Amino acid sequence: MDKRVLIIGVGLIGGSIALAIKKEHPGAYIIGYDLNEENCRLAERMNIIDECSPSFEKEAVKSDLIILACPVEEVEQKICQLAELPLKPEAIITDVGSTKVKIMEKSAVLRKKGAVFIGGHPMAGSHKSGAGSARKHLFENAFYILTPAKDTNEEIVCELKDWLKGTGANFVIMEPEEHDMITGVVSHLPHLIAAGIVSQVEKHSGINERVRWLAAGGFRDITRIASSSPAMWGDIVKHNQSSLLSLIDEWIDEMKHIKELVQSGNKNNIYNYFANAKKFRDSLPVRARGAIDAFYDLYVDVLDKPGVISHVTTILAEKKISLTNIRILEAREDVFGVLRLSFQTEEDRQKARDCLNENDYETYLNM
Ligand SMILES: NC(=O)C1=CN([C@@H]2O[C@H](COP(=O)(O)OP(=O)(O)OC[C@H]3O[C@@H](n4cnc5c(N)ncnc54)[C@H](O)[C@@H]3O)[C@@H](O)[C@H]2O)C=CC1
Ligand SMILES: O=C(O)C(=O)Cc1ccc(O)cc1
Repeated sequence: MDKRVLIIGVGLIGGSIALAIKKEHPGAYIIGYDLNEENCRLAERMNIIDECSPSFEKEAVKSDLIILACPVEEVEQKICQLAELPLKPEAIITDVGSTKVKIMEKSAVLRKKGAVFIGGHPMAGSHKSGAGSARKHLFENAFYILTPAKDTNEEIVCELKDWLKGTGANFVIMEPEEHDMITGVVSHLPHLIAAGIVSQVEKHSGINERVRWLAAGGFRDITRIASSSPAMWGDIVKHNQSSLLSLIDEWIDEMKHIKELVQSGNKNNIYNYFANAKKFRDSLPVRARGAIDAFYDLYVDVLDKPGVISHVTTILAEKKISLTNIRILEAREDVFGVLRLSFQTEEDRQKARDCLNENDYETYLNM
């Protein structure tokens, strides 16, 4: 008999996981449940899930795999609710939440009842949300962290990996504490800093409206993640409070050091600070994709004149490169606009970049 999968929270991540499961397990019947019914119906219409259910309780007791893909505080709540239900004894329950310590602690209630809970966190995503943004390639080559409890049978972990193999991700087993410290430093703290920078610019834009016009380029690059879901990030910050508090103290020390450098006016030391940051950043692996370029977007500077979009799309069509999306972003100056082209794969993006460059278009991977 075909297996049943229940996804609780059919947003960007839940929807992308559903698509990845369907790819490798076409016989699986995927049911979605979402507090936002409209979002769930959209997922059904887009064939991301087979069916949208109004009751997760009714579905959970029949499911072989249950994936909690809602914000992390809701994950905790759902774990408690699932623990009250007569789940199938062989069912696997997992989550995709960005924090792991509190979720693994909470999951003890499920394990006490004999159920299997394996924590999970696919380390890729985007600032976009909702089922409409789901992509089956979202997690390709990304790390997918699993945090099984100490007494979880290795065969069951392999079973979960098999369910998730369509993600194309690389699975890594980790302790929840190590997970929260690492994601704190590479993801959660940068998120707070991005929001902080935006907040500072907003204050300045209240004083001088030209600040808004000039907030482009590098500012947009390092603050893209500030456009993510505030509900999701509010939960993450609350969950990872203790790691974040110590990381914020370290960050304040780092800023003090930067202030001293600026105050000293010592060109050599300032140069070394930047050079060291560049050296480390340039050494970071690009093949093991992080979250940043999850949608294979390519930005193209275009002259703001009629016919330019059809020129770009004709160049791509001639090379048989499929576009998944095209959008005109705000004009940079009077004469320039920026097109954002989205592709299904890294290969398509690179091919597009090469042929656009050959046609004298300036392209960028980030904006
Ligand atoms: N956005 C990202 O890039 C990544 C997010 N995550 C984690 O994945 C989880 C989901 O995030 P996204 O898919 O980005 O958010 P999303 O906002 O796209 O989707 C979350 C969905 O959960 C639903 N939901 C909220 N509370 C619910 C509840 N009690 N019961 C049922 N549905 C509920 C919402 O209506 C929404 O449709 C979060 O825990 C987040 O920490 C993990 C990796 C990357
Ligand atoms: O948009 C981005 O680049 C992200 O950082 C996405 C992201 C958000 C939360 C995670 O737990 C993992 C990845």
